Amino acid sequence: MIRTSSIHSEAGDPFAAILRPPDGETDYDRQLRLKREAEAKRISDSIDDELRKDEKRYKKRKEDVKLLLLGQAESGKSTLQKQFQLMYSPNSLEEERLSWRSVIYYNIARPVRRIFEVIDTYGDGDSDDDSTAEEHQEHKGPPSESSLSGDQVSNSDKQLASLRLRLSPLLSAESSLSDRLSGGTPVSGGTSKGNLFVRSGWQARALLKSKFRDRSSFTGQRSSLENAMPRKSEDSGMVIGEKDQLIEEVANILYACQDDIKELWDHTTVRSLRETRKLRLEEWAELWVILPGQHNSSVFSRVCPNHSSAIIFMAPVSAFDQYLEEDPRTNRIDDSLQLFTHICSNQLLKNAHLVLFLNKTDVLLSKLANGVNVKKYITSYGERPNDFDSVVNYFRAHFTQVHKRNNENQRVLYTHLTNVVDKRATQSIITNVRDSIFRVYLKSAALV
Ligand SMILES: Nc1nc2c(ncn2[C@@H]2O[C@H](COP(=O)(O)OP(=O)(O)OP(=O)(O)O)[C@@H](O)[C@H]2O)c(=O)[nH]1
Repeated sequence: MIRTSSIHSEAGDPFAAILRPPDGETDYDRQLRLKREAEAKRISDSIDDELRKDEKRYKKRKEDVKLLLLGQAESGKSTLQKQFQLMYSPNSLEEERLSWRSVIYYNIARPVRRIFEVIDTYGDGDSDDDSTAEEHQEHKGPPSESSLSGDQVSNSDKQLASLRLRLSPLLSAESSLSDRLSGGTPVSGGTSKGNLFVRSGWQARALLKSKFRDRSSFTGQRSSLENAMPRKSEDSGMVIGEKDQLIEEVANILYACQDDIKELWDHTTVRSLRETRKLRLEEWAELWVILPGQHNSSVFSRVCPNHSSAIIFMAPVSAFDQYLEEDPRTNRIDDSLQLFTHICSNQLLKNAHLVLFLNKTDVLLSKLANGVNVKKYITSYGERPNDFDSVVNYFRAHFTQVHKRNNENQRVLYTHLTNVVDKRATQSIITNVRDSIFRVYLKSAALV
């Protein structure tokens, strides 16, 4: 930028005239001018410094490798992502841990609501109403109130009414938690169990909300605790570790309600419903976290990777005896192969480094050890031996074939047999994958 010291002395320099001290400059004016010039130089130097840093950042960004984890549902993407986090960014897992409190609390509050819903259904005395299929699937008659005397029934009703009242804060909390986890999207039950389906990014959202201090607690009011805190504008960040008001309130409610929850669980009516298997709480407590569109080719048409991208495609080889929930005629291995075909042939991804994880090999091993026969599900497997090596080689050959048929760029396919639950083995594979990616880029850089 501007170099004041040398310019003064250079004859013919257009800046020299501008920067020359004015005629008759007093000592005081000279001091001011020198101060201004020093300040201008300081600013100029700091701009130069920023530009140099920007250049470095830009270069580094160009060297970064973007990694895409792709594969059908339940193939192990999230598990592998956790292994990456454990290896390269363990702090991010610690931050994420906080967000799991919402999930755990939701999984406690949700079944309480469901118990009351089922009680209401049977309380109507109409077993053929239009309540959920699951509740009626195994219904063999009304619960035991029918066998109780009138007094007992009214006592039981009173107890339940009182419990409902005492547990009402927890029921409100459940709605707030559900709101938070679904990002305000109404809960759309994928099944009659009423599971909450959460879009990807819920953890970030949960963290963000807690960071920006959730003003809308489930009571709908600012708590005294919150009122006592100085308000911050929405764009001011919050330090992690600052208390999440909603979560703290739910924790208090759960603590206060613990005996009522136990009482509800042990109540004659609820026990009877449990015994007749109408209340399968272990299923209701499940909260599912999904990546939207994971089974949709748009998931990869949205990404526009540059030359420095790598794809890890996860194919669960243990899934040979499973079928898609949304299409029970499609074998999951077959589905995985179709997805892999799309990825190999996708023009946007054609320059990405390609790595295939034949995952869940431990599950495959145990299925084979338990005598599950591959040819029963994959007829083309024929009379090949039903052992691990033969099965894995058979599946690997199919994936390799798909890759060969869709490989106009002559890229290499790196294949690994994985069990991504196994931390040590997976981390060694990750290192291996990282090295192979860098080898390829170094090679292509040398060629360029
Ligand atoms: N035994 C075993 N379990 C695995 C392996 N990989 C994943 N799992 C389990 O399989 C289930 C699904 O794994 P996720 O990592 O959630 O799969 P995902 O691909 O992210 O699933 P979606 O979110 O549905 O797309 C989890 O219960 C994992 O613990 C593996 O190699 N071996």
